[in-house]
Amino acid sequence: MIKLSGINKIYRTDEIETLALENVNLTVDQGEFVSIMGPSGCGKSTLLNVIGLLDEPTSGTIEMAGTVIGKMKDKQLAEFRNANLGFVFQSFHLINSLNVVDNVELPLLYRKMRGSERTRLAKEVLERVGLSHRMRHMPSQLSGGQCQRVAIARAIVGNPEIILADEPTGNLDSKMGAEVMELLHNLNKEDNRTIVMVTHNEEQAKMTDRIMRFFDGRQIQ
Ligand SMILES: Nc1ncnc2c1ncn2[C@@H]1O[C@H](COP(=O)(O)OP(=O)(O)OP(=O)(O)O)[C@@H](O)[C@H]1O
Repeated sequence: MIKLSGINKIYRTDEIETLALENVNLTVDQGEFVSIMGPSGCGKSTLLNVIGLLDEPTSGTIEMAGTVIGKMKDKQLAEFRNANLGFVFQSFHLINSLNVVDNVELPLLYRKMRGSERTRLAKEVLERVGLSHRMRHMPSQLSGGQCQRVAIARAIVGNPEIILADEPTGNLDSKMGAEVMELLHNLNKEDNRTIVMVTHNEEQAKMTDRIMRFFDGRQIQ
């Protein structure tokens, strides 16, 4: 479960203050698949970064996976993220100098796990996303849809309860986008993973359990 209470996020520079999130209160139940929609600049990515503990809110509280996230030190935050959250980004964020299986193993490097066990788990999730035949390929040798499936494999290899996806089909054509959406749906329905997805695509949003709409940093629906 994810629970945000009274979240405000203000970006301050020398000259201006931007209120990117204003009193956001939201709850996402465990196993729910929700989408976040709204016009450019309304705070969607900021919200996902706050939920993903990548960006600290200016005020408000966050509760997630049974833990109230208070003032955690960076190391604790990194450990919490590694154990509970999987990230999928629009532009994949794969490491180009590593092959597919090594990319997928990355989140496990931070855990004390033997190399053979890491590789076994990475192979398992690559099979799950239909890419076990591309394990030794480099990211540059894959299609966009395949890159995103590798990124999803990397997001789930550590078995996180929550997946955060920021426009996961934004760089894909409609066919590849549909494949990625189907994969996310399976991860939600079959594994009961909680998914929060930012999207500009109404059709895809309608396929999720609930749509949250934002405007100017506020939740409007
Ligand atoms: N690091 C930052 N410093 C200052 N202002 C920022 C920063 N990041 C975002 N903002 C501002 O906060 C607001 C929300 O930005 P955010 O990126 O969350 O919007 P978004 O809804 O994800 O937009 P898009 O759909 O275009 O990606 C915008 O007005 C933006 O200019």
